[in-house]
Parts: sequence; C-alpha cells; structure tokens
Amino acid sequence: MTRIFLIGYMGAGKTTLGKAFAREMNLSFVDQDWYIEERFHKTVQEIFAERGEQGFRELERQMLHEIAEFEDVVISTGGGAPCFYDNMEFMNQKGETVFLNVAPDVLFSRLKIASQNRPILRGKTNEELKAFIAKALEKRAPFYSKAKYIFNADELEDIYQIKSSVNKLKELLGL
Ligand SMILES: Nc1ncnc2c1ncn2[C@@H]1O[C@H](COP(=O)(O)OP(=O)(O)O)[C@@H](O)[C@H]1O
Ligand SMILES: O=C(O)C1=C[C@@H](OP(=O)(O)O)[C@@H](O)[C@H](O)C1
Ligand SMILES: [Mg+2]
Repeated sequence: MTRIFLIGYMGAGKTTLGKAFAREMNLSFVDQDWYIEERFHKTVQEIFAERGEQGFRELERQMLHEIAEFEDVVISTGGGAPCFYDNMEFMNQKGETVFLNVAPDVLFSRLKIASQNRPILRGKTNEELKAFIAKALEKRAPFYSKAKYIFNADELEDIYQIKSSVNKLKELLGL
C-alpha cells in the first residue's frame, strides 16, 4: 500500500507535481484544499472569511485525518497543514512525507502571479510578498524539515520540467 504526502510552502508545486506523479504511478490523487472545498461546498477563501484561520486549521486537521485513510494515493497537502496540531507527526505515522523544497525567489516568481486564490497572500505588494515568504519559510522550517524526504522542486515551470521532476521523485522514493 502506498500513501505519499507532499508538503511545502504555497506555490512549491504540491498540486502540480502531485497530480503528475500520481498519474505516472497509477495512484489516486487528492489535493487537500480541493477535498475541503468539495466537502464544504465553499472555497478556502470563503472558509477563511467565515471561520477565520483558526477555524480553517481545525477543518484542515479533520480533513487530513479523513484523507489519510485513503490507500494507494498521493496527497498534496495545504501549505500550512504540517505546521498545526500534530499533523506532521500524524502524516509521518500514516505514510511517506516529502518536503518540496523551493528557493525563495522561485516561490516569489510563482506566487506573484498566483496569489489571488490564497487568502494569506492577498493584497501584498511585491516587496511585502518577498518579505512575507522569507519570514514564513523560516517559521515553518522546523515543521517541513520533519519530512522523511526532501525534494528540490525548483523546476516545475513547463511539462518537460514536470516530467523530469516526476522521474527524480520516483528515484528519490525508490519506486
Ligand atoms: N498550468 C500552469 N501554468 C503555469 N504555471 C503553473 C501551472 N500550474 C502551476 N503553475 C505554477 O506553479 C506553482 C505551483 O502551483 P501548485 O502546484 O498549485 O503549488 P502548491 O499546491 O504547492 O501551492 C503555481 O503557483 C504556478 O505559479
Ligand atoms: O500555506 C498556507 O497556510 C495555505 C496554503 C494553501 O494551500 P497551497 O499550499 O496548495 O497553496 C491553502 O491551504 C491555504 O491558502 C493556506
Ligand atoms: Mg496546492
């Protein structure tokens, strides 16, 4: 039975690489945010607006426990999931955890064009976004570094890079 959790900051490529890797390995794919949105018929932004971040984190933990029962699956977690409650220890008990490590400037270049649906990043200037990412990475490093594997996900900008990253991830996991 295979259960792989991809963790990492917003824009690290958890959803992009997770989907492609699951397809290559004939595994099912679950994106934690999409799962939450399906279950509650609300977007992540709406849940943040209605329940606040604390409320979102409680839901996120409950949904993680639901998703972690799936088998033969690649799970792309939400960027904050490892950093709340005992979620990181829980994921390490339930399967393989892979931290998608990405250089801050690469994250910035990805997120400056993709922050609209990420409530935590909304409304920031480029300079504010750069500083916010750097601070968040430092604060979250102790959680992300508990992953069983670390994978460099700097190269996901086109289908060729995604394919090559899928192959490198297969090698890293010995699959
Ligand atoms: N189809 C795409 N075309 C262009 N850029 C993309 C595409 N898919 C993802 N990206 C870029 O890769 C980044 C990683 O996205 P995503 O996989 O959603 O990361 P995560 O799930 O870790 O937040 C996005 O922020 C975006 O900049
Ligand atoms: O890092 C975070 O705290 C968050 C990351 C998002 O998921 P992605 O990492 O897929 O963007 C989503 O769960 C929410 O906006 C909060
Ligand atoms: Mg995602």
